[in-house]
Amino acid sequence: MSVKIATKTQVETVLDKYDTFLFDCDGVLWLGNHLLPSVVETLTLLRSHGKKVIFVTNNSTKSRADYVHKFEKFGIKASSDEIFSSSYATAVYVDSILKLPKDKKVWVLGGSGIQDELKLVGYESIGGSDPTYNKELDLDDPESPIYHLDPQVGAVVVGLDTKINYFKSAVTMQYLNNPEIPFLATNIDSTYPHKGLKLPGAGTCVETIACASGRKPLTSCGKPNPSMMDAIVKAHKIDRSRSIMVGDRLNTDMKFGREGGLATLLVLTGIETVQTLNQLEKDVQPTYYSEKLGDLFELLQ
Ligand SMILES: O=C(O)[C@H](O)[C@H](O)COP(=O)(O)O
Ligand SMILES: [Mg+2]
Repeated sequence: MSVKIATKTQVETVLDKYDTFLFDCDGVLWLGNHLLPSVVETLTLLRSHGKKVIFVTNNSTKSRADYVHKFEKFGIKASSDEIFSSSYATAVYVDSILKLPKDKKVWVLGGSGIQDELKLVGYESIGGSDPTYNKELDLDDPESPIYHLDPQVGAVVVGLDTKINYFKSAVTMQYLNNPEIPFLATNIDSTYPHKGLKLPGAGTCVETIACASGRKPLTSCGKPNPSMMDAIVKAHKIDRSRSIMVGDRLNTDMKFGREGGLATLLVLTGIETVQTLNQLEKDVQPTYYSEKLGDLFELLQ
């Protein structure tokens, strides 16, 4: 049974037991441009207790550098090496696991974050945030990119694209008609939390393409992929038994933490509710839950 963090003593126990705190972002720290209550205070408190804080987000629309700016705007100090985004995880996968030759390009259905991270590891990408594709597919135009696929494309990456349309989906599908071209997903979240709303997540873009192409992604690079956890553990030399993953989603954040050997804390400011928590089998329940992350700070006062 998950323990609800509702007292000062429970917060003190959490502070005693864990040295490293991994934070999901959407639905834990913020909802879009709205910072959640007492988040800055909680992060400051953890840092003042000498805790290591790491941010792990499946939102691929931004690069790590974009996230540093977003944190800054909220008055939170975070460095690039403390941030692990699915955009970064995907670029690392293309480079280190897929070992795509550097003269190959990547077709992206997703945001500029993926393209920026790919560029940092040496890949040119096309599609993505290119405004050429923000219009209807014109099959009567012989110059349409749908008739002029780039022969240098060697991989397709699909992530959250808030400007997804038929044109981009159709071009993505043409590349995937070639079985030699690997299909990667940044992440598979079905929904995205935003101030009282649940919106379609990256998984819906991935499923659109999977349905049309009849192919499944080779892998999804973000949470709960254990490679992302291995990369974090290696980069920060963390002790899994003294680390805790804080998130708002069961099938990404909580699974990622639990299967990675970390304790888990579910917050109810994003996707999940007490009802979804109560439906869980005992062995997959988070270690703790709380109404919001900021309770860690507020309960200590
Ligand atoms: O659809 C997506 O990409 C996700 O819902 C979303 O952005 C997840 O971000 P996280 O909660 O991991 O910060
Ligand atoms: Mg989240």
